[in-house]
Amino acid sequence: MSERIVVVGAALWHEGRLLVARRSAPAELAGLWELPGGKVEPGEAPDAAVVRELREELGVDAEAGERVPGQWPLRTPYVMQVWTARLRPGSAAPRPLQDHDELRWLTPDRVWDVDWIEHDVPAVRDTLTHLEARDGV
Ligand SMILES: Nc1nc2c([nH]c(=O)n2[C@H]2C[C@H](O)[C@@H](COP(=O)(O)OP(=O)(O)OP(=O)(O)O)O2)c(=O)[nH]1
Repeated sequence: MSERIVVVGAALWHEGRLLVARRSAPAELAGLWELPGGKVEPGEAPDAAVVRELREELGVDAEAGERVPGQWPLRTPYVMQVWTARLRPGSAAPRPLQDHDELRWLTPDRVWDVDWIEHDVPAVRDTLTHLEARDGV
């Protein structure tokens, strides 16, 4: 049986906007948009992976909130789980340090203006529904 590898995606939410990131690699995903994040390392808690990936990829000091219910298959063997996240007071602004070449803060009504990785669409849709229920956005 093949092993599933959990990829955490961060729904980094700030003042009514979601941080979305454009991948710069690999070639088949370059130019497509995603939630920042990455693979959970062996023995690592998923919410700790969210904080680590946000620090490595965007240079921010973030904290993970709750997990968005559900999980979504990506390319085999990956499966994505999404966690809400927010910037801690005093954090630097996000910069595309690794894996990305552009970042945008989008209001929910603009989220579908960018070209998402196809596998992300259901995850992002459910994440917005979750944030809407939580915060009334
Ligand atoms: N981070 C992230 N990865 C996604 C998303 N959608 C999607 O299909 N993926 C895929 C791309 C990659 O094949 C895999 C995650 O890889 P990654 O390159 O972000 O992970 P990582 O930071 O741990 O990478 P590395 O250490 O192996 O370089 O999941 C998404 O929304 N966010």
